[in-house]
Amino acid sequence: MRREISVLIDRRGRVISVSVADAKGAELPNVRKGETRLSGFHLLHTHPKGGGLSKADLSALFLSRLDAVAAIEVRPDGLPGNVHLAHLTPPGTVGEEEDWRVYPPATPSEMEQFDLAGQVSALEEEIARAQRTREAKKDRERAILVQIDQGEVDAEERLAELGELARTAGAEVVYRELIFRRHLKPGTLIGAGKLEELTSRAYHEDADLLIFGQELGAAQAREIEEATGLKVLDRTQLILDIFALHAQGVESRLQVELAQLRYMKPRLLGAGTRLSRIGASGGSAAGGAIGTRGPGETKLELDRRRINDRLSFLEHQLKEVAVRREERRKTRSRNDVPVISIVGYTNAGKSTLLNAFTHAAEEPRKVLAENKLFATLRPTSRQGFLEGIGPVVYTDTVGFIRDLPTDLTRAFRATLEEIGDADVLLHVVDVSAPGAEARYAAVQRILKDLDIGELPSVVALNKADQTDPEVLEQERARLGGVAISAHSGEGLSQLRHVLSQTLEDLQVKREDAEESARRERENVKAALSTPSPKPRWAGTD
Ligand SMILES: Nc1nc2c(ncn2[C@@H]2O[C@H](COP(=O)(O)OP(=O)(O)OP(=O)(O)O)[C@@H](O)[C@H]2O)c(=O)[nH]1
Ligand SMILES: [Mg+2]
Repeated sequence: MRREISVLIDRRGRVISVSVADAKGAELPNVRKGETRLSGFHLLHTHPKGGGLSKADLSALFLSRLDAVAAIEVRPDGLPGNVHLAHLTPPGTVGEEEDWRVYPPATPSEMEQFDLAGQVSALEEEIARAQRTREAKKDRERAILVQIDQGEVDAEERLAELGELARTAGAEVVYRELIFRRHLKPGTLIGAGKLEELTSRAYHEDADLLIFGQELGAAQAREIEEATGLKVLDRTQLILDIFALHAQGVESRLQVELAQLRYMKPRLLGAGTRLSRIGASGGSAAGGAIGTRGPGETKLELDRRRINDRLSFLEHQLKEVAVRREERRKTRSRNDVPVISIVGYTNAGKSTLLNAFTHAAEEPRKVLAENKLFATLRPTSRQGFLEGIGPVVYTDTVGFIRDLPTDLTRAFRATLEEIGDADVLLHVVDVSAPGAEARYAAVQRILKDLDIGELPSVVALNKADQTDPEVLEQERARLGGVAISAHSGEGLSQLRHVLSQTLEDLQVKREDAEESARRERENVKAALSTPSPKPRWAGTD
């Protein structure tokens, strides 16, 4: 026929399928990709034009986890010529560049001497052993990070931030890549070739999680998952997952679950069996696999039928909480103690600063500050004292992040809006990490979205202790504010001074406003009480 013929045979030599096609077009077993066991099938096909195994042959071998792939050259007289054979190499093979081992061409009779079955079972044995030792060692999900660079200036930073998010979620990052793509491919964003590369990477690094820095549509996530066999998450899911891990208290739990369900809903519809697989790939991190954790004890409810019920239940509950909160808010009278809200990007050091300001180092009053993103989810208030002002209240708030998922902003809106009750915002910026200005701008944008961008604010350039003095000077010139270290206490007294000053100015302004309002009222009163000539139409008697 002078066409390529492919035959798929199982380990007992039975023919499973025959196709007139090359390895790429051949009917291949429907294996669960990403699985480390071999599929148990051997693909044998002809190369009528001669020549060794092609790239397509080898990627079929790899992606379908075939026992082996072989190409038989066809001589002009129609008899079999040289046979080219390859099988996979064990994962994590040191020093081996390729995912496969290609044997030198052999004649059919030499081939008969070759113990392929023995080779394959030895290979499988090795794969299983490597798997067992790794499983024993592995206590965190191993992840590969991908950030697509479309020419943004902060692509590197975004990748670094994605790494921090992944770490906070409990993943171990084994590989990260910034992939430049001016134009995104509609289905898989980065294209099939790149995905194949990443699949190979995952095989060798024993990674089971692929995390994208971009938001993925439901169909995209599914397509990438199908192509790689890996569990695929995007940045938003990662953030939601962290929120779920850290949520404490009734309101934050409701908020997080609501945000998760809203985001997951389109992803659950039509996902079919994929989800049972994700749910089942039990991660060992606390509370289940990354991407499936729910707030507190509850696991994210994956039953599609119940999502809508649950959504309306949560919305209702949250509304009730909001009403109660609003009542509390009204009863709190305005000219009580001045309130200073500490805002800023996540991990900037807000909680640490609150602790430093309120001498709350004593355990019971200390708020949680740690090197994790979104350590604080619930606003916390502590009383402090400012020279010249007297007692003040400091409020620690949820950290912000650029491109905050909209479902989260919506769910947390009530909590975030409470920041607006403050008299002064204290914006904490971590100047020790690159991209301080981008983070500062992201926070400003969110404040503006919340309609509280106009509140008087003071900037604190934190972590000055681990910042290059030159960089610190630059940032001070650009952002203004006071350089501090919440850790060492450096600059804190100056910051207090600036805060007092701002509050005093505010008081003066308020008094002025009150004074002029009072005068206005008096003018009106005076105008009303001035005896005016009797109107002519008044009674005549
Ligand atoms: N070197 C140094 N580290 C600091 C300083 N302030 C805070 N940190 C560290 O930064 C990390 C984050 O601090 P947190 O106070 O939890 O930050 P946060 O802004 O409350 O973060 P979230 O609540 O997660 O948004 C912790 O590991 C702190 O120890 C500082 O002045 N210098
Ligand atoms: Mg905090």
